[in-house]
Amino acid sequence: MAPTGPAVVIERLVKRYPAPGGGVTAVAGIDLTIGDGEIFGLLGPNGAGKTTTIETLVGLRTPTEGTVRVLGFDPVRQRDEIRRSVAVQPQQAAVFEFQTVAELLRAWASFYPDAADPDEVIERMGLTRSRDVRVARLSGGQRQRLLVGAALISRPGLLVLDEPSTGMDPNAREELWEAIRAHRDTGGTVLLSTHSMEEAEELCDRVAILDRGRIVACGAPEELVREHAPEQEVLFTVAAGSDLTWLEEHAGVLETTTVERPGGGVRVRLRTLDPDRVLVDVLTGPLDARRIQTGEAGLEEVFRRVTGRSFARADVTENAEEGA
Ligand SMILES: Nc1ncnc2c1ncn2[C@@H]1O[C@H](COP(=O)(O)OP(=O)(O)OP(=O)(O)O)[C@@H](O)[C@H]1O
Repeated sequence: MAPTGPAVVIERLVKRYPAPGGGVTAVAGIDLTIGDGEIFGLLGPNGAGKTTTIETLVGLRTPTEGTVRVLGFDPVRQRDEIRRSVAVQPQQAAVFEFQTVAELLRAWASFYPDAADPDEVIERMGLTRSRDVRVARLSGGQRQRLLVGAALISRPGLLVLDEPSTGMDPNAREELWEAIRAHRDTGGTVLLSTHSMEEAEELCDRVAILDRGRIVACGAPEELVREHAPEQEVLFTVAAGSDLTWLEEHAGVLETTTVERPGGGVRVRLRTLDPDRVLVDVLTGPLDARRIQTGEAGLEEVFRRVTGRSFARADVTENAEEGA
């Protein structure tokens, strides 16, 4: 079903769960618009409110406050319309192990009057060489792409994926991303949740970074980095005990952090807006700097800047703080 406006519009969404001692505010007032034809990621640490938001969008939770529209429908009042036009990646149990990939997708297609062509879906999901392989014999990555393909058979206006690449090896993950991009390139809209910075940076056209039920930053990953963490990083290793005072006092260096390496030596990480000058000074200065690297900051640094905490430590225990 073709959406008539943005795929998703969320206004002032609040979701509280009852809990002993007053309740948990899982979503604390978010506004969000997801366009048609984009891969949009909800990125956040454990307990940030990603699953609650997604469950509210597909009608599994009722908002405590605020409104939600998906493809123009109210997920609470228009459940059937949502079920027909939003595909949530099906669970493992939904597939028959003894069928081949092509048989399974053809069977699935027979349930829908306007189903997608199973052969096209097979190609888009990168499963052409496995089309006659039984489901039981697929690798974990192939199976995951088959499940996404099965979700696409109904030509959904919105495809929703909750942590799609959890537990996958890097190759399988890259192939899944390729398949999701191929769907987007044919005009599909995808909403996914992830706690992987890499998945957000590599796959998503735009991301909303959630923390403690709030959106703390929203935009294209590269724009967020440019806005919140525009500096470059310069990394190098020096001998233990090296005097780094001159670096800390260097006009071009904004911040210096050091980590002792298990094999000896110290890994130095500098932040700078002038990497060329700092690099020249490091190379010609008194330090015997080795293994020199430069790079841009990523979403991890954006998270640290906007929340003041590191992503890895921002977990659910800090989140469940307030009463209803
Ligand atoms: N059914 C529920 N009852 C009470 N509290 C809940 C319920 N579901 C989630 N919560 C709480 O709401 C907060 C947000 O949880 P949610 O699952 O939406 O976060 P998340 O970002 O998806 O986390 P994760 O990555 O761990 O799945 C957490 O504090 C969680 O403990």
